[in-house]
Amino acid sequence: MIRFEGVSKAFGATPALDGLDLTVPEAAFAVLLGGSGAGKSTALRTINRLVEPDAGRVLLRERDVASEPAPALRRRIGYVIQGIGLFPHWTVARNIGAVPRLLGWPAARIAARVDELLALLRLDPDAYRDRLPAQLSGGQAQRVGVARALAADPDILLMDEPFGALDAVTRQALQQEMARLHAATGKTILLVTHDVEEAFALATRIAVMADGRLLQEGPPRELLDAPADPRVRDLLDGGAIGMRRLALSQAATLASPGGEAPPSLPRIPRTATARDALEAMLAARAEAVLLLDESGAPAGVVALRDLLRA
Ligand SMILES: Nc1ncnc2c1ncn2[C@@H]1O[C@H](COP(=O)(O)OP(=O)(O)OP(=O)(O)O)[C@@H](O)[C@H]1O
Repeated sequence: MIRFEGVSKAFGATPALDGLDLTVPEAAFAVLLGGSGAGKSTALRTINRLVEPDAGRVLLRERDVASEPAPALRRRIGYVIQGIGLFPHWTVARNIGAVPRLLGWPAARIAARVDELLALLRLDPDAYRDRLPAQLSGGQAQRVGVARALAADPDILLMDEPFGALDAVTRQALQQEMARLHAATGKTILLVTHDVEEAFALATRIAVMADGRLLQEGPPRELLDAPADPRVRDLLDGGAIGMRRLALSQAATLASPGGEAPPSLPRIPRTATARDALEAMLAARAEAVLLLDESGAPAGVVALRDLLRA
């Protein structure tokens, strides 16, 4: 768990954080969302003490981060930034093994960990461990950055606009990778972005910031249904509240048994979202879709009007 208690920070006359109160629960994939200059990066950096607050405190698992020397603290915290900053003259393996080496792990354990992480990030260890960063695509380099941040099995992972420099397709692939990784590891992740789509694709909880303060925090659906502040509504809307709501709903929760569904209906997996269901209906110009379970057997029908209940 990460807790900000009344954290303030000014750079000269510019207030970046103004009494930030925020709790990030254990194992959450939390997204700090807000416009430029809202204070998101500054908030993130108070956790690993790249920024020291003027007032207030930051607790990591109930312990004040200021009570520990910064280098030791940082070894317990994974940190991924845009452009990652891999050491250019080090191989991928050496980059990933940097923190374990600092911690004095034996070489064999480091080598095994490097291969394990490359495989976790879907990079073939034999093909990639000896490459230099210049021999990687942007997306591959970012995967190596994530692997490096996870190397010493940190308590939490901080990510500051990690996919900002990537093209849309690579960004989406890495977002899916991070969602899978979060589910697989159960790590607490705090990710900063100004991209609302990214926030909704990843977050189990969203914290909306403006002017160095928290406007609202909660599960994505709660923010959509009950925005606590007009600025939250404006930020989340973008003309797409209805579509976002569909994307957060499972099609199966809206289905009826279907009985004798016409064979012409488009078919989608039972695990699809209500947004997927709408997309399938529009693509096929049909007024309903048939859900299929894992074995391909019919598992219910969702009609166009059912989507109004999402
Ligand atoms: N090292 C610094 N020196 C001076 N001013 C800073 C510094 N870091 C941040 N600021 C200022 O603090 C305010 C908050 O910045 P911060 O980077 O935390 O916002 P942000 O929400 O992450 O914005 P962005 O999405 O544009 O990165 C801004 O006005 C910024 O100019």
